Amino acid sequence: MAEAGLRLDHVRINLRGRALISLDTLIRPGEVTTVMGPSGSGKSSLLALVTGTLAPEFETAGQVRIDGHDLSGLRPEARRIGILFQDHLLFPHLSVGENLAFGLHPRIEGRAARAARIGAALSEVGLAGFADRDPATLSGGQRARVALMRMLLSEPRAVLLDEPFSGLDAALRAQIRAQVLDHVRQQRLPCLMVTHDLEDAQAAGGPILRVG
Ligand SMILES: Nc1ncnc2c1ncn2[C@@H]1O[C@H](COP(=O)(O)OP(=O)(O)OP(=O)(O)O)[C@@H](O)[C@H]1O
Repeated sequence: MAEAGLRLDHVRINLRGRALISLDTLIRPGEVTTVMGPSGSGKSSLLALVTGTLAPEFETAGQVRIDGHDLSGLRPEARRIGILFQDHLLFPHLSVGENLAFGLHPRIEGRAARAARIGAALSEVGLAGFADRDPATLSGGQRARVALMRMLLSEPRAVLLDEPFSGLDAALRAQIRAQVLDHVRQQRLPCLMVTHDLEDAQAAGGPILRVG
């Protein structure tokens, strides 16, 4: 049977002959592994390797697999990796609902079914009735929740977190972090988180890998 989870199999990333990252690990479904390290140590590059968007000047070795399937031949959009960033990256010219529709898996067909799924996703994070809002009118925490649901609606096979809680104040940070981690665990998604914050790493409850 194929190994379940996100496998970084002897992954190495070098830049112009300089070793950046070297990792060998398995992240099981529902588990969050945290990567910590100084600025410039290659953490974002590691995430880019997983999503298939690493710039060609990086030299890489090893394999990334999800549930036993090697990702190397797949285009970024075919990899089905969900990612959350610090600045949430909602499309500013689209409403909240349209942002969520963008994430929604194409398997869900029909205007009514899609609207219902979006409404349910908003309710799940306490944002019922927000579909027509302009993202610019939301608070940081509300934007983070919309970004979380947009990511989950795409039905990813694995989740990457790139400092997604950094822009939030302490109380909100803990709340959003708990919400994101709960969803990842409930949906049994393997999750790789990059953070500078030890509290994030501890809250994740999984292995902490130090790089750099
Ligand atoms: N597109 C690129 N082309 C060339 N070099 C790059 C590119 N992107 C990043 N780098 C370099 O690669 C190295 C690793 O960068 P990376 O962003 O992965 O580090 P990081 O650990 O995520 O840093 P931070 O914590 O500051 O976000 C740095 O030296 C950076 O300058």
